[in-house]
Amino acid sequence: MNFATNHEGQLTIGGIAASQLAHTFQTPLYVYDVGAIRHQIRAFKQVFETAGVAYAVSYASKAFATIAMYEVAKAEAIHVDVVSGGELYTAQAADFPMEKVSFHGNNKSKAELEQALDAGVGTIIVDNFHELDLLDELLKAAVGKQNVLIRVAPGISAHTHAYDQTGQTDSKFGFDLESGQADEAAKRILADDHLNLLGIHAHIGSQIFEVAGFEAVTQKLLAVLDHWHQQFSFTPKVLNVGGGFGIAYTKQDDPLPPEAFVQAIVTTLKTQSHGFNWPLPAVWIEPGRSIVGPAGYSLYTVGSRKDVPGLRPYVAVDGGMGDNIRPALYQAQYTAVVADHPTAQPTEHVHLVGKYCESGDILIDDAPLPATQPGDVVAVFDTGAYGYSMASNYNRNPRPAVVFVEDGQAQLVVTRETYADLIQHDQHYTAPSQPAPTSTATTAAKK
Ligand SMILES: Cc1ncc(COP(=O)(O)O)c(C=O)c1O
Ligand SMILES: N[C@@H](CCCC[NH3+])C(=O)O
Repeated sequence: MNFATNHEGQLTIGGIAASQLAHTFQTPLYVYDVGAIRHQIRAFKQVFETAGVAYAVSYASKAFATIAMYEVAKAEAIHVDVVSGGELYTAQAADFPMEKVSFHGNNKSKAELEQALDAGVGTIIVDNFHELDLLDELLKAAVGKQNVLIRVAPGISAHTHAYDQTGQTDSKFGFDLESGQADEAAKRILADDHLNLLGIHAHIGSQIFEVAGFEAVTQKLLAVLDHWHQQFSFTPKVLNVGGGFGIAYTKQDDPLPPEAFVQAIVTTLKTQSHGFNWPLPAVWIEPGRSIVGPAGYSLYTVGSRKDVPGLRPYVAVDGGMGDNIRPALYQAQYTAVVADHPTAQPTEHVHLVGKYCESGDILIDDAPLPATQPGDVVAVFDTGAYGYSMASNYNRNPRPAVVFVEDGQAQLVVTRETYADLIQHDQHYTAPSQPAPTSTATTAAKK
């Protein structure tokens, strides 16, 4: 794995020793190298700019949605997509420009759509007919038109974990293409006085390593847009191919650089649009993991150890499935080092486990590590996407703090939850003053 060290050989993040960050902010801790986030965003932009293709890089904020992250996205002048009223609320709190927000979701509630319309989000990515009914109702009295994209299930499934596949026909997301539902949606939107159809959207899945799926989806969506052009005299403005570009979590993973996926999409756009008598649409991409994943580190402190003769030892840290559910949920693999000796030769293979009351609370099932002592800081790499954003309070453990580091400066951007936070929504229970009927009385009454 690529990582930076200082002259003492310690792991550094954004110019600061990881163990120093752990000491200052305590563990478990999420740390982001903000320079790495900016670098990836700019690399995506560069591909489009070099190719001369109009574009939007729309950060899929479900990967990591905090006020500070929306502020970085704002400073980098990109778009974001949100999938809930809560993500939208966070973007609003960050004063993110609403015209650059796309609102996703397969079951947006009326209240969420109302919130999106009131906020003035740039684009609603319409997923189904129920949502169109809700929009009709909410926009009845509106002046002006709401921009929308139609999300389709393109019938292309990516080679990735089953839970990370979204583009296949048998999916809860988007209008079905083959049965004509997507055409029906286009017709309905084009006839609607309150909706302005910009184009089409599809997302084929997440943690994808091959460009073939993106080439296929680009080609397919272009064909659908051309069909809509012929059929409905519609001039498409936007072709949104979603996100899903894979990253390396272990030495065994060998993904292409994320920009290579964009290059393949742009090349397909150029080669497959010959003969269209409508101008090239802007290409929108929605990367989440590839922007924040490699920029994020989880820092833990080693505690107990269990040695069983003949078996792999268990080394426990002070976090686990509450701050990173991905190993338990997807059998996701990660790589860890001891923060002060990241290049030390491993001397043993251990189960790196958490502190949660579950046998499945395993962060890394087979972690090659040098000998560790209680108090050592362990860093797990590439945890920036779907780690903090999927964190829970299981076992009533407070969620970790999040620190942003850039140019040698560290800033706390999410404070660590306290025990008081954990009970803030709890209410005391007062039993009703009338005693409940006894079970014998209930049985008798039924007879
Ligand atoms: C519609 C949509 N766009 C973008 C993404 C981001 O995917 P990733 O984080 O893999 O880039 C997702 C998540 O898979 C998604 O569902
Ligand atoms: N949460 C998933 C990715 C799902 C993306 C949502 N469409 C992960 O951690 O890999």
